[in-house]
Amino acid sequence: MEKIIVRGGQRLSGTVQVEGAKNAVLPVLAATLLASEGKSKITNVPPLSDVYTINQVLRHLNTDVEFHNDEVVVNASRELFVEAPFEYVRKMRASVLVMGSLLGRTGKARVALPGGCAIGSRPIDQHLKGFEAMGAKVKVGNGFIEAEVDGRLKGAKVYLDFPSVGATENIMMAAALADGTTILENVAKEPEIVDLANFINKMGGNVVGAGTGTIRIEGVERLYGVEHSIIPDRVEAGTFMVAAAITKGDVLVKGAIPEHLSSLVSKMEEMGVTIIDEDEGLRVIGPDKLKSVDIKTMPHPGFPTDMQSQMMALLLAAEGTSVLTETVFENRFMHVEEFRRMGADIKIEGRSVIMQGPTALQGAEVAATDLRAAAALSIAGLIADGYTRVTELKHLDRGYVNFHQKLAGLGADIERVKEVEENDAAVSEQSMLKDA
Ligand SMILES: CC(=O)N[C@H]1[C@@H](OP(=O)(O)OP(=O)(O)OC[C@H]2O[C@@H](n3ccc(=O)[nH]c3=O)[C@H](O)[C@@H]2O)O[C@H](CO)[C@@H](O)[C@@H]1O
Ligand SMILES: C=C(OP(=O)(O)O)C(=O)O
Repeated sequence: MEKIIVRGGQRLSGTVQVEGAKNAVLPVLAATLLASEGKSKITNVPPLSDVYTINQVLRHLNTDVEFHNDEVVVNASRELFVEAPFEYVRKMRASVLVMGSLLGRTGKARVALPGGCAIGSRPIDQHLKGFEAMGAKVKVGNGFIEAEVDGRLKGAKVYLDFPSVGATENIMMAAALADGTTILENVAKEPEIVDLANFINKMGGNVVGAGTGTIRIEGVERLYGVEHSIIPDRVEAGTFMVAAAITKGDVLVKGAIPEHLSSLVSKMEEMGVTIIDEDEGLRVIGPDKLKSVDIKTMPHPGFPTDMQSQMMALLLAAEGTSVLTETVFENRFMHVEEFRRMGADIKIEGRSVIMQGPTALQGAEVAATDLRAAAALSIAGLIADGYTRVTELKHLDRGYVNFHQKLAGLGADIERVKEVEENDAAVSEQSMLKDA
């Protein structure tokens, strides 16, 4: 088992480069299944465990997938198999995103039921509602969801009860090869939706309105492999912005796109953080004193739930009372218990947490409860007194590339060690204490 060990007290400075977005590359790779001719070349791909998992899913579906440097080349021109088994879906819920492409391309998809995860029950009823509206028969049984249509899916009007990111993407992929026009209403507006629509359009598809509340998809008969570069990861960018601010640092987050980060930028500015829009990205300068604010997570362009736990770390350092409300997932406060282990005074009231700051955080052993919590706890460790040890790093590796090296490059006192090396770290800590 590996853990991150971080010693608080260093001010971050310098430049950090943002990778391609996890939440854009996963649907785009799922959409490569739509191409029955030619190869898709996807660039700016981050080497995350989730990317390796989706590549495995694609290979299992009878495609050829090569991943070198930051490029994934997919050849999906052979006849596809249609089943995504539990071994993959269990590792990564986003495996369910192959369902729309498979259904559009072959008329059939069988995907293991994703089940819940640490942040909530996460049903996929809205995805299935879309497939059914397009004529698919959906059956759930024996741990699988099976969707099938006689011939081609038919374009339909679909209204989502909630602007679900995954449902918008899955239905958009299915509709790309459907017969006729699909009008999708109350859809998600995230930048990753726009990236997927751009990819489908390059492949020969006809998607209009991505990034707004209504998307219109004119189905085509065939799509072709093309080259596409993934947008920068706004959540990774936001994570480093928070790390810079909490340490009173001065960091240029290269690749951060201001329009993708407007809610975070506004809230951080309200807290007293200086954010400068530079040619290469966003420069973040932390103030001596952070001000408390209230935040509510919402679908884009609202404040992203994927930044909630990192923001919790920042609010703990702010003066006064802050209220942080989670409206997107019903159970995304598992990290609160871990922050409490670091001395945080946090009350949970329903879907909100109330924090009284500034908290003098203490280093402690804490477990990452999901990928963003892994980052948030490490960030809290940057200002905690003494050593913070963050375990369960399999979550971190789903969403961050070289996380500790990037922070170390900015001046953080941080390392990642295997359990066996922990003793050595403990010995050096002891000798440091003795020397002090
Ligand atoms: C791979 C990926 O892109 N993951 C992101 C995606 O997840 P994901 O696509 O799973 O998130 P959704 O937008 O679908 O889910 C949001 C909410 O809607 C609910 N829901 C969703 C679908 C459905 O059919 N029925 C239903 O009730 C979910 O349980 C959740 O409470 O968007 C989330 C919300 O921005 C982000 O936190 C995730 O990082
Ligand atoms: C919740 C997240 O991702 P996923 O939907 O892949 O679990 C996330 O990226 O924070």
